[in-house]
Amino acid sequence: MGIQVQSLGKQYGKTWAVRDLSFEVQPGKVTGFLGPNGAGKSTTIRSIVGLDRPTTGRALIDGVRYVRLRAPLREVGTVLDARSAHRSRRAVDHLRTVAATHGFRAARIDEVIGLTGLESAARVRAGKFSLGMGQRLGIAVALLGDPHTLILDEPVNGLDPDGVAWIRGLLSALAAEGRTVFLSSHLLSELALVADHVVVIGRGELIADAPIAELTSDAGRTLEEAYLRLTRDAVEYRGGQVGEPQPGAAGGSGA
Ligand SMILES: Nc1ncnc2c1ncn2[C@@H]1O[C@H](COP(=O)(O)OP(=O)(O)OP(=O)(O)O)[C@@H](O)[C@H]1O
Repeated sequence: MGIQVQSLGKQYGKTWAVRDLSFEVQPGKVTGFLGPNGAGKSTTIRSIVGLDRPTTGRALIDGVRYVRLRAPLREVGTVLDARSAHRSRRAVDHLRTVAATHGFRAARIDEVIGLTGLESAARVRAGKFSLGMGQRLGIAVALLGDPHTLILDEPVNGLDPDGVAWIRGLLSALAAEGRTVFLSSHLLSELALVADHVVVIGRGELIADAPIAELTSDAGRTLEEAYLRLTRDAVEYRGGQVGEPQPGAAGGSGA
């Protein structure tokens, strides 16, 4: 079923961070979520995982609101902040704590350490981790509950080339198992290597929802070139300031 974002709107004061946004994230694929700074990506992701209450519309995961999920970590793995582990805690102890508090089997800890290549860093305190190692630990936590859906905010950020190759293999394998994999990124060349499909938003509205191959097929354009053209066209078309309230503006379509 995947993720369904349906006419989602979120207003902060007079500003619509996201406005009438609709799209679906399909299971079995890696979907990238793109947009300029302030486009509304974090607001959308927070709404999907129940951290923000939408002003209008709704976001569903496999047909259910996140807050209604009975065992959220078994259904949805999220990495919203790669530095969320307690700095003085060793990686393996962080994983043990999460596993114990959520009733995950202890053997799963070694499995996720293996999946994320953290074997040699498992006994290192999280405060000594590089950003890339923090990403791996965040993903290890997200995978503990063996969830059907993964939502990752900027997971490629901080990864070295080996790390990018690793995450590409991991996310493709998870998608090939039929899981839904949704990740935001500003790193377009890395995202082009990792994702099959992209959703692009600007000013809180949908700009594109298409396979990467479709966006880049035109005269061998790179994802970066396609993205710049899409976001520039959207700005020229709509005019106005980012985040400016435009209650009558056309909503996202074409999901
Ligand atoms: N808690 C909040 N209170 C007020 N305004 C907010 C809040 N959160 C986000 N906004 C505003 O909503 C808009 C969208 O922000 P959001 O963080 O969702 O964008 P983003 O696409 O994730 O940006 P970035 O790429 O910079 O992380 C911005 O104009 C932002 O200033």
